[in-house]
Amino acid sequence: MTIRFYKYQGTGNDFVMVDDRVQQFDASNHQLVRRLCDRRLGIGADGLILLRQHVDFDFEMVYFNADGYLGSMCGNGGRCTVAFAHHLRVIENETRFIAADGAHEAHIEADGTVNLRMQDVLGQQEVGEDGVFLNTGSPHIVRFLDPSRLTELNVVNEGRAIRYNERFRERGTNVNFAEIPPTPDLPWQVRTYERGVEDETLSCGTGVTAVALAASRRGAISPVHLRTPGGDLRVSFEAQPDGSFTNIYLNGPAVRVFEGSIAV
Ligand SMILES: N[C@@H](CCC[C@H](N)C(=O)O)C(=O)O
Repeated sequence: MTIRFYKYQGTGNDFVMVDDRVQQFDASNHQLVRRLCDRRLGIGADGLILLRQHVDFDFEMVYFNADGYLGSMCGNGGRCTVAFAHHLRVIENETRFIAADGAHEAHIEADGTVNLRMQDVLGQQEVGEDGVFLNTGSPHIVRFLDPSRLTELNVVNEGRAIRYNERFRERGTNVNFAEIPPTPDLPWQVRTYERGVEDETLSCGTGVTAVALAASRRGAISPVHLRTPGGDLRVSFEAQPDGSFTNIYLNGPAVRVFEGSIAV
């Protein structure tokens, strides 16, 4: 049997995309997903996404991490799925779709970037010894670093230590390290250790969203410009007096890289 796939990337966070409108892909086959995401034995990606039909929405996005298991929301993956849906002519430039954390709206801009509305983040942010913890569709720790500390940081070791500590061992968390810009006109630099990939990725959409919201408590003004090793993203939001954030949008590129078939 062969599987037809498309490969997409959003600021270097890369995904195998499968048009599964006919719902033939066995989502319980973790080994298959893991193999397709394997960079030596398969196609290679940080995650795999099925685009499925849904009665109430334009489509459903079903997201798996590279470990083969269903993940929570993926911001870069969401933007790439919107671009994929457009390529398949499932949508035009506006859409409403459903993902693991609920309904999302998105718009494809004239320059091809995808502006994706994220779920509101309600309540106060939790500040603890690991950093700031918040859920932007996926769980994230945000740890702020002083200028010039990020490049030399061993993100895999430091991120893994938090992801597998007593608090997070069972359910896991993604871990973001963010460098405070020396002047407000410069971007916030971010590097992320991703749960489910269990490695540093080039970018994480729910991660930069978490950084932007946590940074607003340190004076960052919407829209926040963030720079990941894979490219630049923008996050806009409205901060509410009770500590919640509403009207959150993640904006950035979503690029089709190649397509093909793989024997499985
Ligand atoms: N790369 C993603 C984040 C995906 C979620 C994550 N790995 C998890 O399940 O915890 C993004 O762009 O948001």
